[in-house]
Amino acid sequence: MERERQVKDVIVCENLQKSFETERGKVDVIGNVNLKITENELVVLFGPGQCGKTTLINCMAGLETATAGQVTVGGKKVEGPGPDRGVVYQTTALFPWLTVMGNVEYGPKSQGVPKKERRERAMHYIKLVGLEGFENALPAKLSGGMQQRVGIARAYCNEPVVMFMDEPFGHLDAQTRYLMQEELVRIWEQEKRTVVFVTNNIEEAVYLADRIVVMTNCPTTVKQEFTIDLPRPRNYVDPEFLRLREEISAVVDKAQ
Ligand SMILES: Nc1ncnc2c1ncn2[C@@H]1O[C@H](COP(=O)(O)OP(=O)(O)OP(=O)(O)O)[C@@H](O)[C@H]1O
Repeated sequence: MERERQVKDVIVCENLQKSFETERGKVDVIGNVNLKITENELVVLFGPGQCGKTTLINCMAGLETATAGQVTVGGKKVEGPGPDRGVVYQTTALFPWLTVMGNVEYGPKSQGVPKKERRERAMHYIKLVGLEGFENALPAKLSGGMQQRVGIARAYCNEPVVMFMDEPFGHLDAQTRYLMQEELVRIWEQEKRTVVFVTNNIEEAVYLADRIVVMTNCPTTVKQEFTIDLPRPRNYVDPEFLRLREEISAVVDKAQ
């Protein structure tokens, strides 16, 4: 039976295309993407460097406008950024003059959520990401991993329908990166959200994903999809983990 599931498609890309006009002419970055992402799914977009992954999530987030086709989130056509879509970047653009609390509560504060309610909500997410006790710290006092935790709490605090994560652990040292992968899975399992995560790191992709979407080179399109059924927490040296890693890497190498 086709798609007999209780799940619903939260993000739907239909014949999505994106080109940029540059001084050297038109650059086609997204070829023709058709993709459905279901509620509470953790999808990893994986593909060659510069293939267009960031451009794709920017189109889904409403930070770029599609040249053709469309994206819907929660059934509504994406026509610009909105609080239903949170983004966590590689370098978390925290406000340096605001404390951890100030950064996390920023979204609800700008939407006029009363102080008591937004403080409680922010505190909940600060605890969720493991930063209890650091509410009054300024970002400069925090390590890179802790700053990314603030970025995740800030995105959660807007209570978005979907969260886009664009290589959020790309700048971290290897040990902190492993720790943050574990932490992201713990956070997401505790409070499920629909997550679209971009990475160039195959190990990170297999560790995190419910489904890996392998993209082709630019202009990018979907090359192949892999459902990752391994139980969590995953083990980087489990034979099945290593087999999937090999299999998917081989597809990316031929992802033209
Ligand atoms: N505003 C823009 N104007 C012109 N070209 C752009 C623009 N934004 C992105 N591009 C081009 O689109 C291509 C894909 O870029 P994008 O950052 O989306 O890829 P990526 O897969 O996320 O890259 P990386 O692997 O480095 O993270 C690049 O060649 C880039 O130069």
